[in-house]
Amino acid sequence: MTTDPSAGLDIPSGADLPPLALDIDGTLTTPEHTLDPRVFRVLPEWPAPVVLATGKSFPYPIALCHFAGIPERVIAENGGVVCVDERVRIEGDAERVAAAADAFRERGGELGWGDADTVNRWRETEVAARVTADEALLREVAEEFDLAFLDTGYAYHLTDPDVSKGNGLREAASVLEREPSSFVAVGDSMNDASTFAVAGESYALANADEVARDAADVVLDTGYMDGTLAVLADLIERTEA
Ligand SMILES: O=C(O)COP(=O)(O)O
Ligand SMILES: [Mg+2]
Repeated sequence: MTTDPSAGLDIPSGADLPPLALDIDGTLTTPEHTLDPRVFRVLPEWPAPVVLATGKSFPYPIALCHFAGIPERVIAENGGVVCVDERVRIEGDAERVAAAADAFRERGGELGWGDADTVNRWRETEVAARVTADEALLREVAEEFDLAFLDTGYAYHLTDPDVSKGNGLREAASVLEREPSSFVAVGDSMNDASTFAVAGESYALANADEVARDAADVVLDTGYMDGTLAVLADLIERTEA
């Protein structure tokens, strides 16, 4: 597999390839948490819809689509926001999440992102805390307000339990007029388990946590974007066979 960011996937013309549901952090990134530059070559080349499914807030995956030159097809905030081809759906009890975040702060908790807090500033449905934040207090508040507590390895999230990336994928698939089971999903964390349950084929990267590993059809022995590219290369090879 190439590490050259300008190298393409070599997709045969007319190849019948599946739509993709791709996580961002740990999946399209390097171990240093930066975007792998091969993303900019590979995502626009893929001949079927690519849905980016992330725990990050809405502007992040939209910006990635914009700068990669692909249609805006995103699941943000772990499913709280779904935006596909001009259709936006906001899900979840944002007021309950905000009340939980207030309670966390009143009890001395700090989300840990500094004054500008660009991690939560544009969030519409959930709240995220830095992994250095008081985990026990976050869990306590999550339980009290009947919220899910997610630890992605990149952040902690307090999320409405009715919201998930998997439910977001169902919505995205319906807008795209595809079966959710026609998607191939790649991810690395517990917030991808619901996507894996909805997609027809699912891959956990070598850097994935236990929950993602248990939920995936296949656990890869390569990590990060190398692993994601290995999945794409295998899908291409299978259409050729
Ligand atoms: O926001 C996070 O905690 C992780 O983001 P991801 O879902 O793109 O991996
Ligand atoms: Mg991830």
